[in-house]
Amino acid sequence: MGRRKLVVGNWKMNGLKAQLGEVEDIGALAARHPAVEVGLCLPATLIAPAQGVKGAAFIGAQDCHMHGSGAHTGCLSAAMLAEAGAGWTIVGHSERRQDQGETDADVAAKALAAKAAGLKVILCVGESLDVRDAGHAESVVSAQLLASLPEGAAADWLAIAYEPIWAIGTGRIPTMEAVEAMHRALRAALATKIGAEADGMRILYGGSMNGDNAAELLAIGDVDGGLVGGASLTAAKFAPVIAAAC
Ligand SMILES: O=C[C@H](O)COP(=O)(O)O
Repeated sequence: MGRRKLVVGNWKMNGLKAQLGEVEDIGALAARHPAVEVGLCLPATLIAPAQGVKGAAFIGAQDCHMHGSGAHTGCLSAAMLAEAGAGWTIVGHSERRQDQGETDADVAAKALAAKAAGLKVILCVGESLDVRDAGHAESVVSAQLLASLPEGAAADWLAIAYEPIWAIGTGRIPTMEAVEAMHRALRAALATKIGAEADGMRILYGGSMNGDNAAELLAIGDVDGGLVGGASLTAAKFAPVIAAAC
């Protein structure tokens, strides 16, 4: 076991250079909590400017293209993001699966492209409210994870984020029992494909995690960190989430 907690802010389409002070303050928070690996997945435009202020936090991207170069107007390759200073990238966030129609195969290809460029990867999965209400969440999300999992998945470059779609930005979260059951199911699903490597792979929870609920969520055995949206946009809001991971 011995999985180091990983707490990552996803700023989504938020943040201008005026917010670099928050990045600096979060970098300083990361330095004060060395037991936790702290990062910020910023808009691509802030990745390079953040390098001078990131402190002990890593800077990541929110997506990358599955190809290394070519005629893909408006897209960014993993190598471009790495050159700008990203050390990680998210792939397969539900907002991209929905808004850009990304498939499980696309997500797996993006993860491999990121790895080839030297990026570590957070691969997101999660169920809709309909699936949750129908009682199929664990089987559906486990299947989504296995279909999105890249070849050679290993704990030293890949983490999973379980994000129930209905919990993102809504202030609603599953019961602690439901989170525990899902994370246990996902680790078991991973083990069917990567064997003992699954024990070391970090599985984050995401969806309305904040300073009020982080301690309880992060105390669950198979919850190895958080992928945090709204509560990562300022150091003041993010600080209690990071502290809860210690
Ligand atoms: O990637 C982060 C998640 O989508 C969670 O967002 P949220 O914390 O604003 O609910």
